[in-house]
Amino acid sequence: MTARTIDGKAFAATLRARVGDAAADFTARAGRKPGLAVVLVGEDPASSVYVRSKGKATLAAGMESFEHRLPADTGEDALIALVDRLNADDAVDGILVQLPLPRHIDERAVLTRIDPDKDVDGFHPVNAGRLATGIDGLVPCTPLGCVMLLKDLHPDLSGMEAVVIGRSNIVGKPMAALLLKESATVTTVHSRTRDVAAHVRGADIVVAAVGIPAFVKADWVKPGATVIDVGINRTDDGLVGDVDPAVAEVAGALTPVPGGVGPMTIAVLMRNTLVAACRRAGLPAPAGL
Ligand SMILES: NC(=O)C1=CN([C@@H]2O[C@H](COP(=O)(O)OP(=O)(O)OC[C@H]3O[C@@H](n4cnc5c(N)ncnc54)[C@H](OP(=O)(O)O)[C@@H]3O)[C@@H](O)[C@H]2O)C=CC1
Ligand SMILES: Nc1nc(=O)c2c([nH]1)NC[C@@H]1CN(c3ccc(C(=O)N[C@@H](CCC(=O)O)C(=O)O)cc3)C=[N+]21
Ligand SMILES: [Mg+2]
Repeated sequence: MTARTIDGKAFAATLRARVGDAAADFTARAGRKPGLAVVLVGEDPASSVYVRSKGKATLAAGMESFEHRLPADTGEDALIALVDRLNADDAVDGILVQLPLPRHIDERAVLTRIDPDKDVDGFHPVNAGRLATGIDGLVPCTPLGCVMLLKDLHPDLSGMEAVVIGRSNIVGKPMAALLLKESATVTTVHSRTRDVAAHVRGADIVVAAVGIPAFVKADWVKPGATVIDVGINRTDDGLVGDVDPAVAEVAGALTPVPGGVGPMTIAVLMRNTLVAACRRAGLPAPAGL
């Protein structure tokens, strides 16, 4: 069997177009465009590329883009002062501080300073708490994008066995919370798990967010399972995911890298910005986003 390829790039394009329509609507009602501020500290080449593509997607969706590029030696105080200004700026609906930050800056101090209602990354502990307890908030882009792809294929995830590999605050944990909200039976495995393969073998849905090329092996995967590859690993062979290419011979459906989860992350960022703008302006959240 050869797995169906889940076309994240095409799904993301459709989502971005819907966000664009809703953004035009917002602009007509609110008398201003939704605005996203992206902050980059330093010149990491990969981060620079992401920030540029976020800016392009923001403009293409008919939203205002505010880019702040700060030198690598920017102090934590100066970065926090910028976050405070963006929190107070009514033209800014969403704030994203690109990670990783330089080592001399405490990431937690910066992320917890962002107004939770402008936290379009969904990384603030208030938003993590809302997600964990079932209160509407802003949800991390990558896991939300994964759930959108999964629900497109399996409209009802309830009762499905899902295994999430990885427990980071930005991918693994919110991913597990979202799958639980969809009533899947969720197992999270990590570096201290005794037998990762044994857990994966029982899964109808596998989400790999590990950061190790070809980590998930074909003989771990239940025939016909749906596999979501979140990994973004730059190797001598180019950009690869966390899933061994041989998994395509066993799985029922698989996201490619590139062209799978990555484009969804950016499209959901646009969606979150629009949702934040509507909530801040007291407008109803557009249906179907
Ligand atoms: N496509 C996209 O839009 C995005 C992609 N990514 C990519 O997703 C991947 C994961 O990112 P992120 O969550 O930030 O990474 P982290 O490094 O923060 O987390 C990796 C997780 O994998 C676990 N892990 C590491 N080694 C093993 C092992 N041998 N067996 C089982 N579990 C293991 C770790 O366990 P432990 O906690 O015990 O250390 C940890 O929970 C990366 O490749 C990253 O580049 C990330 C964000 C967005
Ligand atoms: N505050 C913050 N929020 C983030 O959401 C965030 C971050 N920091 N730091 C870095 C990670 C990583 N990330 C990706 C976004 C898009 C692609 C993406 O579009 N990938 C393309 C390929 C791009 C390429 O070729 O390099 C794809 O998979 O097809 C990948 C990874 C967001 N992150
Ligand atoms: Mg740091």
